[in-house]
Amino acid sequence: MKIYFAGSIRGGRSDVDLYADLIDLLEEHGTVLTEHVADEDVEESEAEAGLTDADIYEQDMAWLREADVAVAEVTIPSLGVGYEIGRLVARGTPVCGLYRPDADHELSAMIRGNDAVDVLEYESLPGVAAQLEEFLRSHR
Ligand SMILES: O=c1[nH]c(=O)n([C@H]2C[C@H](O)[C@@H](COP(=O)(O)O)O2)cc1CO
Repeated sequence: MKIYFAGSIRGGRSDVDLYADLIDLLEEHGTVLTEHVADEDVEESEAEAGLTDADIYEQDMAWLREADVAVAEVTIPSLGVGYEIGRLVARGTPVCGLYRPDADHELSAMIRGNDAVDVLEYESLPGVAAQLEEFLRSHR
């Protein structure tokens, strides 16, 4: 199973360690196409590789088309993550959105109000792991 993981980059990086833990868990169930989202130096790495914003967009859209399923950590509001979710939903790709309710920002109605996004509210990764794994199993 190919998994698209989405998480904030330019929206803010304070959850980057959580993204790494989530990707480790997801890797037990399939191939994560977007491991770079958990790279602490993602933007520096992309710049060193000579990637323009257009290159990043094209590469991510190619991975998005390849994905069987998607998991998005939506606690930090991110334009890119919201855009990716919209494109995934339009393609009919199952999307799970992970949101921590104690966050500074209320989750957008465009995500929580969307039946096509399976929103899981949680406090810590161990507490949501079983539900996340059930989401993955149900779309295998
Ligand atoms: O450098 C990048 N590389 C990249 O893959 N993305 C994609 C993957 C993330 O799920 C999402 C983050 O969007 P944003 O940067 O607007 O928070 O966009 C976004 C950026 C920067 O916008």
